[in-house]
Amino acid sequence: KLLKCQLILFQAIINNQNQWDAMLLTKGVVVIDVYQAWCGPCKAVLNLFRKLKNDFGEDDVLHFAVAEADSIPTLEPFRNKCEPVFLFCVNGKIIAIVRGVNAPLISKKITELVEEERKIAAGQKKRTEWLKCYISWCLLRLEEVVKAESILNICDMQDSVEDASRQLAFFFPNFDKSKTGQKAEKTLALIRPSLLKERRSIIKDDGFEIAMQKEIILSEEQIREFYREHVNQDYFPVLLEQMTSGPTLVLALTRENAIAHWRDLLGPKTVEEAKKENPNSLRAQYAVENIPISQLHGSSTPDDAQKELEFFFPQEHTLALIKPGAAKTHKGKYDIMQKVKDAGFTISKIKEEALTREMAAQFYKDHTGKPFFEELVNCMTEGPSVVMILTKENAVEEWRQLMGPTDPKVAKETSPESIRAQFAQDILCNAVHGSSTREHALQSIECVFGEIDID
Ligand SMILES: Nc1ncnc2c1ncn2[C@@H]1O[C@H](COP(=O)(O)OP(=O)(O)OP(=O)(O)O)[C@@H](O)[C@H]1O
Repeated sequence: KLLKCQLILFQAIINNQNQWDAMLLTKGVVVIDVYQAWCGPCKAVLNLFRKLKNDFGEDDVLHFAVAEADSIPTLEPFRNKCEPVFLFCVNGKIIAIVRGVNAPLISKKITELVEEERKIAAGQKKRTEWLKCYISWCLLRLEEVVKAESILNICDMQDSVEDASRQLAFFFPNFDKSKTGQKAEKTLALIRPSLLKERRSIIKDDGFEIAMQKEIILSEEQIREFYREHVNQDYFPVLLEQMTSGPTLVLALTRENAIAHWRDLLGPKTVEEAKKENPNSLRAQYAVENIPISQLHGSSTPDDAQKELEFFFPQEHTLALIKPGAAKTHKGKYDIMQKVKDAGFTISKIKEEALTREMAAQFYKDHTGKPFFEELVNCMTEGPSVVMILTKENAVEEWRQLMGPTDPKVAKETSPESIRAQFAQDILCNAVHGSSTREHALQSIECVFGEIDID
């Protein structure tokens, strides 16, 4: 409540797009703390802001606001982020961004902007911010952080869009690609049993990365399901016999334009056509003698790729929790969430909540009666936890791997990159929790989030 009062006195509260648009009409500099509902505005900068407001308050050039990213469409790029973001708006244009509670940088930026505004007001300087705006928005769209400051400094010296574009191309080589929509794409590739027996390494160094792979023996039922559009074709019995004759290697391949590129490499559909029309194609090169069916598959369209990838690598949800000890500091919390993101998980739901003793006991019901049970429940209820639903293929298992072994001493030895190796205090307060099975995950998700439709 106290914090809320301070905010009302001191920082304008922006909760929707209309309020955001109204804020843009403010003259002078507005420093906006962009926050997400689950974590609330940043308290760590309040004293700094108050001091700066005192220092620069007299000509009404400096203003502060807090804006909730979740409810303002313009701030969409900042949702699901795990660190505070401060935007700097001058005369209705966002011209700079600082990510993280970097007090010296925030202070420097505010001082510079206020001084610049004063010089402009006194006729000592011309306004050059249109170019900064252009670059800043490019940065926001790219969600880039690191070089924002250097670019914004450099752009003071630029005087044309060409200069700015050159700088952008230098710092962000992918910028143009992202504009033309050429981002990484995934396709599904199958290497069928007869070829797999002979040769496993046919994925050449052709710019593909293997995002996921598994070797499985498909059942007749799975093959009928996967190839349901082919079951009435005369070649289907041979295909079925082939596909059930041993393990198949299933790959999710990524690169730009992966679908078309993989299909180009494969060549014509049948072995006969491939040998005749494109003898260098993979299907021609890796044809297996006396087997009319080609040994390689690739998805045909983006829709097919999505369905096929989903078939072999279904998305799974797990419940992950940053325990109170690790959720105590912004840094601990954000560093762990950064690792979650870097590992490719989607955070489908997130909230900060203190578990009740009943919830903690339910989570750990298998440990009831163990000597550490009481202490465990105490540790889990000593403050707010960050509770997340994580979504990824094989999420339950992969989150457990990312957490690492229960005891951080073991984790440091065997999985030094794991979260517990890096963030756990001891075996009891070991930073994170994760469901142990899919079934457990569903129960825990329901216990914390109620009956929800995650997708
Ligand atoms: N010997 C122990 N001494 C103290 N605490 C323990 C001990 N063993 C387990 N714990 C605590 O109980 C929790 C649950 O234990 P479990 O064996 O299920 O570990 P886990 O599956 O690696 O962790 P979690 O279930 O929290 O994801 C551990 O995370 C840890 O906090």
